[in-house]
Amino acid sequence: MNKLDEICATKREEVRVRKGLNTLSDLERLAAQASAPRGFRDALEAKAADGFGLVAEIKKASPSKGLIREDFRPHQHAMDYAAGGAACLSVLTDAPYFQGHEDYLLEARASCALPVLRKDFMVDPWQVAESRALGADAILIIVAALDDALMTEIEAAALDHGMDVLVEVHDETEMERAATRLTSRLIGVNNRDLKTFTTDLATTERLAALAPEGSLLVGESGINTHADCLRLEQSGVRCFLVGESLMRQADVEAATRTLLNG
Ligand SMILES: O=C(O)c1ccccc1NCC(=O)[C@H](O)[C@H](O)COP(=O)(O)O
Repeated sequence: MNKLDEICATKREEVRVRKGLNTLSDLERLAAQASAPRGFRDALEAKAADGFGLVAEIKKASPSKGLIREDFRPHQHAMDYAAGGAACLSVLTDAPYFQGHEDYLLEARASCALPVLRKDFMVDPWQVAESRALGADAILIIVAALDDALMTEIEAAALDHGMDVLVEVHDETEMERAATRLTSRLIGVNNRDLKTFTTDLATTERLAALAPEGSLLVGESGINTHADCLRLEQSGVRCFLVGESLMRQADVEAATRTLLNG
């Protein structure tokens, strides 16, 4: 079993238990009371029109690297990312593999005006209502993790809630499935191979040209420097999702500014 399959199997079990604690109708009621979604795609597009659009990730740990940041403070990181010029935030909420938590999303979103992606492994439409109830403005669909029917259902639930969907692909087949089965045109190309954990920016370079018409592309993972952003810009990619390289810096605000502006 590869790591993604393992994470998704764990997530399905977690969701089964959580569903017993919160019914869909409870969550729908909370989602209806949540503050209106902040436009995630719009915010990225606006920044990318005049520079680079950054989705800055609040990431404590990962399966590939273990603990990334000891003094983990979502409230402070959110403010630093916003002050440094990020367009949006991504907050990992998965606990078993990323040491994430739903509270980190609540904390980060309350600390700034940026739209927030709930970065988790969506395996059930129930999680979409849960995400909106938490205040998330966007969710992630990992094409490799879902069959066509389920990813379509999860996308429809997110769109019904007024949320944006970041559709993540890693190869040509997944790009084709995203183009033909989904309507969201916010496409993230993950440079990380989830079987080996190696990252290669050439993945974004290779797949960028295959994105469906009207897509806003986001290069994800393994982006460390302004030079990396300039490299991907050559392939028409002006938006980036960056976690580890920013989270490892003492001065997150300055590092964000340097990543974006050189
Ligand atoms: O980060 C990992 O090790 C990882 C392992 C297995 C599945 C997903 C994983 N990461 C999720 C992400 O998408 C990244 O956190 C995100 O793209 C940022 O990547 P990076 O800038 O390299 O931290």
